Amino acid sequence: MIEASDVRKHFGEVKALGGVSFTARDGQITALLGPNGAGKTTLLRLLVGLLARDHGSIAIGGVDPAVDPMSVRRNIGFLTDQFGLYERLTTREYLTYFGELNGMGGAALRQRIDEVADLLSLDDILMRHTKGFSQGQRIKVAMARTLLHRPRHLLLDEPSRGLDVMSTRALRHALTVLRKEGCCVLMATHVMQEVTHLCDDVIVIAQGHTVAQGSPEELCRRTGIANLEDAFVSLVGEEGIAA
Ligand SMILES: Nc1ncnc2c1ncn2[C@@H]1O[C@H](COP(=O)(O)OP(=O)(O)OP(=O)(O)O)[C@@H](O)[C@H]1O
Repeated sequence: MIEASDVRKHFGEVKALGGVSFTARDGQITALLGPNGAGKTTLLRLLVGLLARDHGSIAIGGVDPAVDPMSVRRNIGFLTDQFGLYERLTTREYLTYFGELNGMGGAALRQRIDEVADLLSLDDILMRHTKGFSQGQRIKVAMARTLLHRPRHLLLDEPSRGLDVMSTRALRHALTVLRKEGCCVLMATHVMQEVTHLCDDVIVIAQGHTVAQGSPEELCRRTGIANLEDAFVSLVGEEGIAA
């Protein structure tokens, strides 16, 4: 479970987060929805302990990343917009390297690489050097690295950007498998179709504040609007007026 309460963060004069609170549950895919600049990436970076918060509390599986960052890192997979591929390595070599960094090795690691390659349809790029990979290929390799050590918590920053239809389906299938295994998935996205079809719960943030949390159906009911995209615009608009 991922819990945040009144989390705030400033960058100098810029208020990136002014008070974000939510709970993302195990065995659920939770969407983090918000306009550009709402604070989604900042929130994810605070949750994984890459940034220090100014105020509030955070617990990842009950552990505060500011208190025990190593324990939190062992239990999370974080997909950022910085893929950090090593171009001289093949995909398999790259995944082997990261698996070994996570204490994996031998036949178990080889088997796990085969599993994630299968889950994300990586077979055609597994033996290729990552140099020159397309955006979609790069994100799939980064996603494989994120899943390799079977993290209990997955934090994904726009995981489907740049993916073609088949790769998007492979990613969605992978996420539903992880949900079934009890993983807690928190995913920043702008793709409403993805939220409607995949996500159990939605956190809406605008201007650094939590505006609403609920299932896609609940958000539609609450706003009296049948379509999630229009409900989202209505919720974000209300915050804009309130701010
Ligand atoms: N290192 C930084 N220094 C200064 N301002 C920052 C920094 N990082 C983020 N911000 C600001 O904090 C606010 C939130 O940014 P953030 O990247 O978290 O938004 P986002 O919701 O992820 O946006 P997008 O949907 O465009 O990716 C923005 O106003 C951004 O300019």
